[in-house]
Amino acid sequence: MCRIVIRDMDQFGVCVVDNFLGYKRGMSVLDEVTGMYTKGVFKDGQLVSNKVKNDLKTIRGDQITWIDGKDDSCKNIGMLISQVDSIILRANKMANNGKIGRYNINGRTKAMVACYPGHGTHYVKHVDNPNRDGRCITAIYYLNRDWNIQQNGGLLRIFPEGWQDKVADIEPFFDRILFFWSDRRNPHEVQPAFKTRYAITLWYFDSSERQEACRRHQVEAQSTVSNNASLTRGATGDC
Ligand SMILES: Cc1cc(NC(=O)CCC(=O)O)nc(C)c1Br
Ligand SMILES: [Fe+3]
Repeated sequence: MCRIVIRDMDQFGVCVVDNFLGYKRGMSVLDEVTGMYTKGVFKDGQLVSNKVKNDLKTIRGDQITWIDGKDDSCKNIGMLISQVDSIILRANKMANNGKIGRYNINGRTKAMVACYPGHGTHYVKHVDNPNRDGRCITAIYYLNRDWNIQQNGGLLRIFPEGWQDKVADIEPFFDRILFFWSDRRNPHEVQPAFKTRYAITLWYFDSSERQEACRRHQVEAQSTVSNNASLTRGATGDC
């Protein structure tokens, strides 16, 4: 499995793996997430950037919550996280001299559980890590059973740099996991979704880029009030 991830990330910068956990374990994660949603744990998605038109609502319709997967109420999300960790860390060791791409991965954010309520909510085209905040790989696990793109929308479209005008269209199918480089190589958008759409995202840190970002962050924090609108809470991890 992690050979596939290394090969696809080296070749395309994007990798899709289906049947990642298998039906039973996939369903245990979905049940945990839908349980959280009905309990109203999710809050309105935060802004990704602050250059918005006067109507802030149009920027993103997803609702999110951050989970570390350690407590008992989300032990299945915790199981998913440890599965992804082991793939990434094995790939990190196995790739050429212990690096996947040019990265040495030594940490990650918490898991961000996102839900698009499905009233035509979308996510504007963006880059996850445009300014070297340390995040190098985005991993997204999808939980949507019987998803039909024509009726339900919610396609993730990636515009990989260097693919000319070709795009990567990813359907958010149940038990599918997607990896892609988090930086400017992979601008992406979520097209309007017309059915509740769940995804769990993890961002993995490259040790040196992260260290550099934290150093810069401390300098900034000393000189000005640090404007963390551009860095989503939880994605920053702890510097
Ligand atoms: C909070 C946050 C969410 C996302 N999500 C997606 O790009 C959607 C992926 C999908 O659900 O297919 N991206 C960023 C840069 C931030 Br920050
Ligand atoms: Fe994104």
